[in-house]
Amino acid sequence: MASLMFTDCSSSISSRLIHVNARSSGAILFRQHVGQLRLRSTASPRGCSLSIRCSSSATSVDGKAVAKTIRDEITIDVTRMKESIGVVPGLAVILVGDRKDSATYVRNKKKACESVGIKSIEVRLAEDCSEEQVLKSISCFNDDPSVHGILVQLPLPSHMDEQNILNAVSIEKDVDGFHPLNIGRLAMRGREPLFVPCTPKGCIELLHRYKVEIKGKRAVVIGRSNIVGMPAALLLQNPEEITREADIIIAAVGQPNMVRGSWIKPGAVIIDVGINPVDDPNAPRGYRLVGDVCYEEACQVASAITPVPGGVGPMTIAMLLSNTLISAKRIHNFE
Ligand SMILES: NC(=O)C1=CN([C@@H]2O[C@H](COP(=O)(O)OP(=O)(O)OC[C@H]3O[C@@H](n4cnc5c(N)ncnc54)[C@H](OP(=O)(O)O)[C@@H]3O)[C@@H](O)[C@H]2O)C=CC1
Ligand SMILES: Nc1nc(=O)c2c([nH]1)NC[C@@H]1CN(c3ccc(C(=O)N[C@@H](CCC(=O)O)C(=O)O)cc3)C=[N+]21
Repeated sequence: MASLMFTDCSSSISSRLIHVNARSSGAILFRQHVGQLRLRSTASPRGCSLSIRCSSSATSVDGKAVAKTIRDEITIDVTRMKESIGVVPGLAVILVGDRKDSATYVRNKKKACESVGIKSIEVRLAEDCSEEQVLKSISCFNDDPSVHGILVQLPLPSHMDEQNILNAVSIEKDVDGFHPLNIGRLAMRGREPLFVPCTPKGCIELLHRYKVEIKGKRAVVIGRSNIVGMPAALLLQNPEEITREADIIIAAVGQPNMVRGSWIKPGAVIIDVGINPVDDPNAPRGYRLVGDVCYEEACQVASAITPVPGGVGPMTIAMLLSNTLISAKRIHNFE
């Protein structure tokens, strides 16, 4: 799984950048929280710890701790729902092939479901199975009333049409928020998606819980994938310069340590989505995970930063649980 990449911040990558403008889906995600946020970039929620990996001023944003708080909140609701209407939220996960990283993610999602009382169902299909088989599983889960959320683990084997498969998931059960109708609604003003994709939702939730004001701030999203990046974002030429103007930076490029300390405006808040394995013979697994942002440099300049691991990753899973609960509540008309 590990790729040979730089293990420190010394390699620079010439790059392109996506700027969040007022019409991007990033801005629309932000819109949902505008008004609830207060400007206090140094504030941190209960239970937040300062990172011992970082001897400077930036608050280390503890995604692991916030995710735990959210799981506790979800557990209460799941229990209440079961006791009052006898419904247990259910999540179905479809895993195609045997990529080790995907298997690990799926296992973690399953464990997270168990920890909050959500029922999880897993379907494993062979790498060389047909697209029809995947579509058949999806269709079964679409019709199964005990399933409120359906997740097809990505990436899919290359012989499959990802769009075709994501289109097949019922939008009411699309807890990943990857169905084109849900993404389309997210990108449009005045239309609410049924689900917001878990990773961006987790990023915004972190800003929210750490009381970082979004309104009136300049934000930059680096990366433009369907999953994390911005459908309406603009491709720009000079990432360093624009990043330097940002008060909030969301990095989702999948390039280890690409964002250097010199790119960051003093006091900026950084959400690092990147999960990049780098070879490390001293690590138990032979590799370790680093983010897209050079953490050691960034924490000298930023006011708050999410570490990798322990930042956005646990939040993505917590948001998946949250979306599954939302789905069960919506389907059963439970407040
Ligand atoms: N923490 C979490 O919960 C999650 C973490 N991740 C991690 O986040 C990272 C991004 O994931 P994902 O969006 O799925 O990845 P993709 O590879 O699908 O997208 C990466 C995006 O970054 C752009 N990009 C790549 N290199 C550069 C560069 N040098 N300069 C500017 N833009 C660049 C690509 O541009 P182009 O469109 O031109 O190719 C693309 O839009 C990965 O490390 C992944 O492992 C992903 C999901 C969840
Ligand atoms: N349909 C689909 N939905 C996804 O949401 C989806 C996907 N496919 N494919 C892959 C990406 C990646 N992703 C992560 C989730 C959690 C962590 C996570 O919890 N990371 C831990 C570290 C884990 C470790 O140590 O290996 C952390 O950052 O602390 C990471 C990455 C979800 N994805």
